[in-house]
This record gives sequence, C-alpha cells and structure tokens, in this order.
Amino acid sequence: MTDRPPGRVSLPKDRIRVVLLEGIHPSALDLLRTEGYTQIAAVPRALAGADLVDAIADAHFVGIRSRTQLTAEVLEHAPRLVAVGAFCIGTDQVDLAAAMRRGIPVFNAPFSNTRSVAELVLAEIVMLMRGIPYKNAVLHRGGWVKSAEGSREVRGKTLGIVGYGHIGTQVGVLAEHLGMQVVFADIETRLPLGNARQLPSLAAVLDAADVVTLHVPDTDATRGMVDAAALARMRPGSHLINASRGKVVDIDALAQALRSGHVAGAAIDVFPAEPKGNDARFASPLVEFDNVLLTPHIGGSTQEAQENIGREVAAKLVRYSDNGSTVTAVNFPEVALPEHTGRSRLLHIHRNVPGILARINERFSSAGINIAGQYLRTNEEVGYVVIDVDGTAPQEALDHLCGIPGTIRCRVLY
Ligand SMILES: NC(=O)C1=CN([C@@H]2O[C@H](COP(=O)(O)OP(=O)(O)OC[C@H]3O[C@@H](n4cnc5c(N)ncnc54)[C@H](O)[C@@H]3O)[C@@H](O)[C@H]2O)C=CC1
Ligand SMILES: O=C(O)C(=O)COP(=O)(O)O
Repeated sequence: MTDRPPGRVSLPKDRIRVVLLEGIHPSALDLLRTEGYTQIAAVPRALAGADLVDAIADAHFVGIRSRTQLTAEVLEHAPRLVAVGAFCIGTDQVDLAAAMRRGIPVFNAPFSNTRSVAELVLAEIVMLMRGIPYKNAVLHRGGWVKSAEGSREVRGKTLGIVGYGHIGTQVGVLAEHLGMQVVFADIETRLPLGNARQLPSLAAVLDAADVVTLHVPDTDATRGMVDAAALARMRPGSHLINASRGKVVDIDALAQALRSGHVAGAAIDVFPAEPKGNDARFASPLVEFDNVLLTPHIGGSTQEAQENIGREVAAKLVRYSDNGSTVTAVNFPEVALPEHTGRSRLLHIHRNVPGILARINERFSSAGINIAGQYLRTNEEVGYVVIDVDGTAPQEALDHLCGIPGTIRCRVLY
C-alpha cells in the first residue's frame, strides 16, 4: 500500500498504522492482528478537534463509530489515510465526497446491528403503550401508581414506521408477531413484508399510527422531519420512538408536545448533540419528562452486533489494503477483484476526466508491459482502475502511471 499520495511504495503490513476510535470491539483488533497488522492504536472514546487530528495524522487506516466527525478539514490533516472504516451503519459523520476526492474509500457495516435496534424498538413499543417509563420513575421516588389508566395492549394497535429499510422492515415483522397493524412511509416504493402497508406520505402515517418509529438515515430531507407540525399531526395520546439520528426530531418541539400531553410518551436513543464519551455530561430538554425513555445511543450496542461489526469492517479494510477491492464502499466506485498471486497489482485512483485510461494503456504499451487483467469503475468524479501485470511491475511503469495528470493516488500490491 502507499505511504504518501500519490506515492507508489508498498508498505509491509507491520508499518501500516491503524487507529481505531470509539471503543471498537476487540474482534476488529483480533482480525487485523491475525492478518499481520501490528501497529494498531485503539482509543476507547470519540475524539474531536486537535486531539482527533493528532491521533490520525500518521494513520493509514482509521476506524470510527457514529460520533467521530471526519470533516473535509480533518481529512486534510491525515495525508496518509488510505481508507476509513465506519464500524456502524450511519456514515453521515464522514464527509464522504471529500474522502472520495482524496481517493479514500469509506466502508461500513450495513446490516450487523439492525436486529439489535429492532429488538430494542419492539421492547420500547410495549413499554410506552403501558406507560412504564412514568410508573418506573414514580416507584424509584417511593411512589405507587397501580392503575390501568393510559395503559394499552399493543395487540390491534397501529405501528407507523418511517423509513422501511433494514431496520424498519424487521421492526414491522416483529410488531406483527405481537398482533400490531403495520403501516409505513418511505421515499422509495418498498416491498411490504407480512401484512404491512405502504402509505403515500409521512402525514398519512402520522394520521394512522398509535406509535411512530423513525428509521431513516440523516439526510437533508430527514433533518427536522419530525417538527412541531409533524408532532401536531400525530394522533392525540400517541407515542414517538427515535433510534435513527438525533437531528431527525426537533427536540424542543417534542418537549412542547409532551408538555401539552398531545404526545403521551417517547423513547429517544439519539440526540442532536451527544456526549463524546461516558465521562461527559448529557443534557437535553427531555430529561424532565418521566414519560420519556432515554437511552444513550445504544440501539446497536449489543455484544453480538459489536463483535460482528468489528470483524466485518476490519475484513473490508484488510481486503482493500491487501487486494484493492472496493466492493461495498459507500462513497467510491466499487471494483471487485480476483486474487493476484504471482502478479503485481497496480491501483490507480484518478479524477474522472476523458482519456485517462487511454493514457495509462499507452504508457504500459510503450514500456512493453503486458497487462494481464484490467478492472475499471468510475463515478461522476473519480475513476478507479486496477491493472494486473505478470511478475514484478517495473519501476518505470509505476513512475509513468503515478505521473499521469489527474492522478489522485496510486499504489502497487506485490
Ligand atoms: N440507534 C442506533 O444505535 C442505530 C441507528 N441507526 C440509524 O438508523 C438508520 C436506518 O438504518 P437502516 O434501516 O439500516 O437503513 P436503510 O438504509 O436500510 O433504511 C433507511 C430507509 O429510509 C428510507 N428513507 C430515506 N430517506 C427518507 C425520507 N426522507 N423519508 C422516508 N424514508 C426515507 C430509505 O429509502 C430506506 O428504505 C441508519 O441510517 C442510522 O442512522 C442504525 C443502527 C444503529
Ligand atoms: O450504526 C449506526 O449508525 C449507529 O447509530 C450505531 O452507532 P454506534 O456504533 O453505536 O456509535
């Protein structure tokens, strides 16, 4: 792999520096060590500002979870960075376009914690419908509220799911097992599982649901999606669950809707601003409400999910480092590659301008190098071409390749 862009030197694995932040599961370290990577720094918390910049300044691979903000500016300070692993689903914390333009693919774990989130949400539906957060709080203070008032079975009630993707679908299937009717809204037409029904809009779901649960990514369209108007549209006495991203819900508007009693209860796992670690303080307008179940962004935090994510994302980083494959990268042309035993593999990331491939081929041809395999994928801005040559690639070919105008990065795997 490359030491510096647009370098061309393969580093031995024991010189490749990996920095894992936010308490990524040890399964990631185990896999990296088994694969021969020895320079691994593991930090148990999220870092920001100068601490983050210092921590990743010399890193070739960085692993993060949902809190570390890899902005364009932060990426600029990590000149050796080859790839980023987001050991979670959401990648809104990374400036994906800036990473792409710097030739840095970003990998995530799109499935491994989805069941954990769905199970938590299922439990919260029952807890909210029974008024348990309030009753629990009262008993902790020495009170006693043995009453059926405001307590409902979930059977026969309507669950509204906003964002019917990997998590939303699982929540829907589990809720049907409890006898709930499931309706959902999604910007795409989705195959309804079981007896679920897709409704034409968010408003239609809010009109229909006794419990609304949010499972959308953080995007321009979803930020602030559940605002005062949306909350007013919810049925009186209904409940809201958010285990997606904090900015999807206007927290002040939610506090107001809870105060007025229009919304009977809520379970909130994600917040517009979250503490960086377990030693930092949590503050929210929601702390005053006994009928709100607050959890510290742990929807995906189970042993099963974290162990699987650790292995899954570490394996993607290793595959990119050792083989060049960008399959499943979230911001990058996806190139699937065979093994390259007995061959040199040249990886070339370039700006997607006309004529680059022709130039590459010209240079190889004039240097008399036979191309044994060539793989190319492009998107609107960047291209990624991988060239296998028999034996060891001559230095001259590498010099030519890395010198082609438009090159963002190039490296060779022997
Ligand atoms: N609390 C936690 O610990 C966790 C939170 N998450 C969050 O949950 C989100 C959802 O995860 P998955 O279900 O795996 O994602 P997914 O990508 O499988 O599903 C998201 C769904 O939302 C839909 N969608 C996007 N924009 C929409 C809009 N404006 N209106 C309606 N629907 C829209 C998409 O079409 C898709 O069907 C993640 O992006 C992540 O932010 C994920 C895992 C753990
Ligand atoms: O997977 C996600 O998107 C999550 O929100 C989970 O984030 P975490 O790894 O728990 O910081």
